[in-house]
Amino acid sequence: MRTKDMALVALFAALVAVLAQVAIPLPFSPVPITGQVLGVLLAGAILGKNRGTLAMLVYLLLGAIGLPVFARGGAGLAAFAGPSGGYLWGFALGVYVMGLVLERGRREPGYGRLAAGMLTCLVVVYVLGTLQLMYLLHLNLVKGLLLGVLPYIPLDLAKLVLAAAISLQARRALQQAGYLPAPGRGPGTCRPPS
Ligand SMILES: O=C(O)CCCC[C@@H]1SC[C@@H]2NC(=O)N[C@@H]21
Repeated sequence: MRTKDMALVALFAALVAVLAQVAIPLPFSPVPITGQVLGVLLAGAILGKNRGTLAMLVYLLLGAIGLPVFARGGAGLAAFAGPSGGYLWGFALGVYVMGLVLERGRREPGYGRLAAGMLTCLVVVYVLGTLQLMYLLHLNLVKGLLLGVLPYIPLDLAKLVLAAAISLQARRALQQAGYLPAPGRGPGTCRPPS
């Protein structure tokens, strides 16, 4: 892995850690609204499958060893087994699956494919997060969806729109700066968007 790749991976792991501190508690749920999703979507869209997933794994590792990088300064292995632990696992798997979606086309992803990849990522995050929440709080599916998914959808969709707009610009800038392969040089990036 090149130094530039490592710098990007570290940068996005740090970005998610910072955005995790932007947290709005919900009185009816142990899982807050957080800025993490914005960072997670940006990591997947800008870095792609391998580097994006690595950035998420580095982020999770930093939390696991005790750095307060999770929502509201959370840290430690216990966080993975807690009510929002499923979302944490979901960040890594979600970014990986988003990368698969983004790499499917032969062209540089445009808004449509970015949105599809990001929506897929969100679904993965919600599924893992809600399953763990249902298990820990003994919720049925309806209550799980009411507690684990519905309250987050509006702001997560706003984060998705913001992330799509930022990532298209950022990808171009990073390609020009040599941090990302130019269109046509990397997997799934054959031609610029039409
Ligand atoms: O403890 C953590 O650090 C994980 C918090 C997970 C918050 C989830 S991510 C999906 C959904 N959208 C939000 O804004 N909050 C929840």
